[in-house]
Amino acid sequence: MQTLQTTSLKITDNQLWILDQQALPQQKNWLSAGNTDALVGHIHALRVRGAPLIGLSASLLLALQAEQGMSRDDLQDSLLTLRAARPTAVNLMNNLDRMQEALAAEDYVTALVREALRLVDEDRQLCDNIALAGTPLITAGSRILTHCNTGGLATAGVGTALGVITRGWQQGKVAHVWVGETRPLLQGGRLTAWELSESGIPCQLITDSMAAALMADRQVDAIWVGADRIAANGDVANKIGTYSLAVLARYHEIPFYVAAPHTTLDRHCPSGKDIPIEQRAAGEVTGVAGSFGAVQWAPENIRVHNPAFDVTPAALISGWVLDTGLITPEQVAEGIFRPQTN
Ligand SMILES: CSC[C@H]1O[C@H](OP(=O)(O)O)[C@H](O)[C@@H]1O
Repeated sequence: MQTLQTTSLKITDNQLWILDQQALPQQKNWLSAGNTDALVGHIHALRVRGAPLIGLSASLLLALQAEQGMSRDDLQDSLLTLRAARPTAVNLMNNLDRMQEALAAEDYVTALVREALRLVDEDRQLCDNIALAGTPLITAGSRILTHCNTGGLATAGVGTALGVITRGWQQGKVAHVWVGETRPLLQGGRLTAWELSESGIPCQLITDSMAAALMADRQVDAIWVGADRIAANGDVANKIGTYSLAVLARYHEIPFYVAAPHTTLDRHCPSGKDIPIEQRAAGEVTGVAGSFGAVQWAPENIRVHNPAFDVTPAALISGWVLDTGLITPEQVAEGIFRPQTN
């Protein structure tokens, strides 16, 4: 397969490499994702993370495995194993549905490689189109709060919500970005803070608990977040903490936008109640672990609740900014996200 490079994925010498997002920003370690179990391990540990990127990494590995002579049956097993790596972000399932179709082709090797590369190119273009749709919604001088990480690290392109913010800054419309650190895995404090700093975009890091006071002090003009799955009624699953920001935004009358590619839509998921929410290990909450080692602050054997995502009801969302354009609450209420009846 041709060499390929995104911010956090690359293919060289027919090998898939991933940028370890758990080690960033202190260390920029490229790790091999040479087989199904290795990639599943990287995805589950969030060394590979971000709804679009998870789907792209799985698709690229399958294509490489096909090129390297893996049998159709073993490719099918690999696809099913990859599909179960994380349950919430629907991009993984949607991408692998496309790869499943390619696997059915007579020349499935060519079909898998072609589809995996198409998905990467498509995601790059979707990110650009999301930014095109989103930047007109940014008023000049905006101070924008964002949560988790939705930049180039999480996609094949400029990002989703952070792509809108980045392009809005390039257009001179973003005055400041408030970066929610995003406990427990700190995607905001580590990854978004790094991406914005690298871009020279003015920002300040805050703890998640500081967001309410900033809004009360009228320091936030808009909130932009990503999505892991958008249900047919417009409910959105996103990183834990998103729902509380949406409630605060409504109370403080601050616009709350969700930015995502259409590949994050799940038209067959009736509502947020039907979205599977990934439950994660206690150790992520009782302490912290990274390339520096590990520290635990909570008592031994304390019981922990650690859902990786929450659901924001459509009623709290000002707009869904997709690659196809801005979708309004009225359009969602009319069923624009429901299954298309031809
Ligand atoms: C464009 S990434 C979308 C989404 O994925 C992140 O979750 P995770 O870091 O667990 O992969 C976060 O919810 C982002 O908003």
